[in-house]
Amino acid sequence: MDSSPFLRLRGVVKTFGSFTALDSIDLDIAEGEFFTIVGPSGSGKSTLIRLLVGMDDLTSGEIRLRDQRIDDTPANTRPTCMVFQSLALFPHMTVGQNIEFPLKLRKEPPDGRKAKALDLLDLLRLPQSYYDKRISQCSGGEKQRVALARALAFDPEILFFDEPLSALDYRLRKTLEKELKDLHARTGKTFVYITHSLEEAMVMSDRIAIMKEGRIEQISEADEIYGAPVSRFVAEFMGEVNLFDVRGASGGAVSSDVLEVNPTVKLPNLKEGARGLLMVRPEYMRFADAGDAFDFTLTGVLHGEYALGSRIQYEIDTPGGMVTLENLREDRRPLSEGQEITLGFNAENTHFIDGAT
Ligand SMILES: Nc1ncnc2c1ncn2[C@@H]1O[C@H](COP(=O)(O)OP(=O)(O)OP(=O)(O)O)[C@@H](O)[C@H]1O
Repeated sequence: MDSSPFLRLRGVVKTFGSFTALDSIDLDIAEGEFFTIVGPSGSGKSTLIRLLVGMDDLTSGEIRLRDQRIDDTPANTRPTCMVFQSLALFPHMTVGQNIEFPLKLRKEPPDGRKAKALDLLDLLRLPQSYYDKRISQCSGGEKQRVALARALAFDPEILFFDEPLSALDYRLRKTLEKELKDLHARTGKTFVYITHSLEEAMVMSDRIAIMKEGRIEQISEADEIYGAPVSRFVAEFMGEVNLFDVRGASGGAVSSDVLEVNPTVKLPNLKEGARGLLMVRPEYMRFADAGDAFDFTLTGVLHGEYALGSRIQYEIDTPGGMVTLENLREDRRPLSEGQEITLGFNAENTHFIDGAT
């Protein structure tokens, strides 16, 4: 991956009347990157994509592609392309005619067009016999693949995706997530993707930006954003999480009103007097049995048990709030609601969020 700035946003602002939908966005996306923007509804994801593809004007700021300003270039001459959530295929045409549409616009000769369309069918792992099939006879997943083939026929510098999988059922979505990641690797194109779904973002992306109220809260690789969120918002957005108020005591020691802390435990980035949240994901929370030694323990009562396919989630009501522990199904325990339970976890599986409350 080339790390020089490929797509660069500086101070991008978008207002609608007195409402600020995007508030001074700075962003660098590298060439060939799979970059995903996640955030709750209304955080500004679609607005940002609309500015990037030229469907809407910036209020202020600039967008550069290979150091050239593109924010005042009309959408149809930007070297980009978008895969719409609603597909926007021509239903009365064949698969081949749909894929060839951009090539026809570019006035490529028919033989060359067909050869390219067949190559794109191969790339998207659709049988070449689909060339003559009508769009209306394709399944939802096949239509998505045709839409992607057509987008690739534009040969864009960047492909933008606005929640392309959100309308599909779970199994198909899971298949297409992997196919998209694979397609990204095979084409080497820059993919900019927006989604509500943390899981989708985690499976596919090189880096993820989390948006909140028109601002970017954190940009990092998926693992880091999951394991080392900068705020309560990011921690909670990136899946189930347990958060405990802690304070820094002398020499990196940890002080807490709700956790029993092994006095020898030190957190390297916890300064004396600092306050914040100690995060531990449910998969690192353990049942503390007699004789077990943990850096942190707390006791509560079992509130509920939930089967999540291959995993089991337990909710335990503790003085520090509801705590979630996740086990593999094979490690399921015979527990009953209301039973007293001691939980434990270790410092190496925690992350301290400085200043967060
Ligand atoms: N044309 C518009 N006029 C006024 N407000 C708008 C307009 N477009 C978007 N907004 C507002 O800007 C904010 C961001 O909207 P946007 O569609 O970018 O959010 P989003 O993160 O994509 O949400 P979702 O996930 O629900 O699609 C919202 O509060 C929305 O109501």
